[in-house]
Amino acid sequence: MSADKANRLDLDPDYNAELADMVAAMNVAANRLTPSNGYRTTPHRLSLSDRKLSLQERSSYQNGITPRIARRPTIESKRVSISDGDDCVQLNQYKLKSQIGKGSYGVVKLAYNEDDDQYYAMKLVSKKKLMKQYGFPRRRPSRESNGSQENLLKHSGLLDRVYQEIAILKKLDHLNVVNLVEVLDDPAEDNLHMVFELVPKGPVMEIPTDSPLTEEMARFYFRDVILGIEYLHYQKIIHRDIKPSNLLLGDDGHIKIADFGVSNVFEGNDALLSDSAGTPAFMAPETLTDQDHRFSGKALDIWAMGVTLFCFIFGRCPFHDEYILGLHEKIRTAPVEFPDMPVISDGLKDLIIRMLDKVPETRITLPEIKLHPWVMLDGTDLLPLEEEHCTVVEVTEEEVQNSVKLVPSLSAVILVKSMLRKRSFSNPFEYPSRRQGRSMSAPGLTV
Ligand SMILES: Nc1ncnc2c1ncn2[C@@H]1O[C@H](COP(=O)(O)OP(=O)(O)OP(=O)(O)O)[C@@H](O)[C@H]1O
Repeated sequence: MSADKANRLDLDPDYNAELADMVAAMNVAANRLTPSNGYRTTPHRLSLSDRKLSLQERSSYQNGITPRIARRPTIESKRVSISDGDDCVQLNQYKLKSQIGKGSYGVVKLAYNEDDDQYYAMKLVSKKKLMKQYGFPRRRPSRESNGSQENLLKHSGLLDRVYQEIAILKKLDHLNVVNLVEVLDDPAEDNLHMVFELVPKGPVMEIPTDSPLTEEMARFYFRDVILGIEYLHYQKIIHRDIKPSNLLLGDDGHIKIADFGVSNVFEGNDALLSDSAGTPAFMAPETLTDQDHRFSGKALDIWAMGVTLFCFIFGRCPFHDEYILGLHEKIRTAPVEFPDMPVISDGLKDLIIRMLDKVPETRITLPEIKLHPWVMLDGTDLLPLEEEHCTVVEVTEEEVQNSVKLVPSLSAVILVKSMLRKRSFSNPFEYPSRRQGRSMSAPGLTV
């Protein structure tokens, strides 16, 4: 600490007040880092009106997204003990209850975990059944393409698809993406069990429906989808099956993206794909041509988000036809037509049209969507920056506690504040060269 700063601390009441504010702000930040429910704070959208917030703080608070500690890794259990109880089947610590959903791979059941007294959603998949279905994929088969993960998956069976889905889910950790808690996969058993956090309200909407969402609700949910997809793209994953039935609604009123059964993992800035996958009415036009060409993966998710937003508002898809070839033709060539009712704002129309741009190169991008006036309510309701919600703080509880104990001295205040800003609990004033094992005479140290 410089002598100048030390003198100001003793003599200047304004500076002391500023310091008190800093410590208070640090305590707020430290509390946010301390997990209340394991690893994340409860989302809330109420504004913190009592003090002025910076733009970034405000956007983070309003979306309930704060620096958070990484979630517990997915548990993998290779031994499964199955017993028949009085009223239900028990798998290890889980008591299986009623069926809550059905997908094309298997059923989803409510499961009570005796260890932590919580309910989960358990997906049961028959490995034998999936292996038998090899060659008869549930979704459209891929067209020829060169090597890579895309090609590998194309030639693998449905069971490999499930293992790929598990591999993807294991690395995901975001408020708007469903969380895979445990995988029970005993080689001696036919069933593979995927235990998810329970997203109690199920799909955000069924389509078609005569009671779609209001524009306000659609915006609220769509903003969650934006953040979820931004996170997936940041993690180099193209979802490829965004649609209302894969958007589950939590008790907190927020959307969680589910179903990674046809997702692609990519390297670099974007996936270059050539196959068609997903749900026909949500497929982008560039995937439906006979020409052998490659297209951007991110732009496919944007198209599907556009179809989804249309569904939110009108309760049905923008392109529909009795026959699959007719549907493809409409997706490729027909303009988007908005029904007369409900009447929607020009801003929403503009966004849908730009997402459903048939030309992937000119289609609106995710960063542009985040800045669209309809999404951010003409600049009054900003979304958090990518780095604000896509990264997690990899620290232990002990490190958090220790950092808070450092508060009393001004140098510690500056130190911890800097740590919180950098979301790192290593000493930011330590010579970078020391950590890297190089010379101590690195330039640029200013404290
Ligand atoms: N974590 C969860 N919490 C609550 N319900 C869930 C959860 N996961 C799935 N479900 C319910 O189970 C249904 C089937 O989910 P699942 O992921 O097995 O199917 P799917 O793969 O999306 O189906 P499809 O293959 O037909 O698209 C969902 O539509 C939902 O209603």
